[in-house]
Amino acid sequence: MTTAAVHITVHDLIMAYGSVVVQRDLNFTIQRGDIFIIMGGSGCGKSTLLKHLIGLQAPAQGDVWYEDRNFWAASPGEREAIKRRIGVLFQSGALLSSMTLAENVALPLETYTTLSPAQIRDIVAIKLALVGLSGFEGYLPNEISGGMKKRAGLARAMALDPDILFFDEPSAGLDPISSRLLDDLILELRESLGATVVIVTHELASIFAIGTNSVFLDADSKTMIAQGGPKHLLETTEDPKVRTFLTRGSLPQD
Ligand SMILES: Nc1ncnc2c1ncn2[C@@H]1O[C@H](COP(=O)(O)OP(=O)(O)OP(=O)(O)O)[C@@H](O)[C@H]1O
Repeated sequence: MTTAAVHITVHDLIMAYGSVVVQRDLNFTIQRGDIFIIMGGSGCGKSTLLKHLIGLQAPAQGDVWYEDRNFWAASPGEREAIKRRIGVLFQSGALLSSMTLAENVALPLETYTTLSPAQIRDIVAIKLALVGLSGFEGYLPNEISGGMKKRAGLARAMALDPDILFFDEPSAGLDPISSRLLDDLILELRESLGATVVIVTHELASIFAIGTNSVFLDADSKTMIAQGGPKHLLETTEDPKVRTFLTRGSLPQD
């Protein structure tokens, strides 16, 4: 069902809350190394799709494959193993406010590994350095800026060396410069770690700057109405909704 380069396959997925269907007939693949954008208007089901991909919500119908493993049909043990390879950065950064940045990043390592405190300290230092926060180990979340919080959240999401990183609205609450810096960091990490990245966002600047592939969810028809590289979509789409979405605000420079 999958080839070597395919990381995630979504097959005939129907998502619902009780009897209310949010999206149906979702079919797409995410390649290893993609920066894959989930886009669409407000309330179309982007966050719900993210929850299906990271194992927080089960499909009403259909499948999510991680390479050749069917996530929702797998045993609890297999599912746990897949989840261990997933890093998630939620919108808020979700740092624990009473813990220092080092303690926040150490938490998944303490919870899921048997590493010694010294080993954990070393890994925490490496992860914070990767996101440009060396020297901030002892700071509390409320002592740093919004952009730094996102980066600290990213360091924590990377603590267990995931091979896929999910971001829910990473630019939310950031000024344009911090948002741009976060995009650069995502690109750098993709290069250096070889990770796959999946991002829910409607920030056009980010979509065009870093997206290599995408899916567009439509709230009215309750299904996907476009997929492909964002720049390619902008040049080729004949769907008025997709075009309106992609040309809203500033156009890409190239
Ligand atoms: N826990 C829930 N129970 C019932 N309905 C829900 C629940 N969460 C979301 N919904 C509904 O499902 C639909 C999709 O919501 P979702 O949050 O996935 O959309 P979204 O595209 O991420 O929206 P936004 O861009 O506004 O964040 C919406 O109509 C929402 O009201």
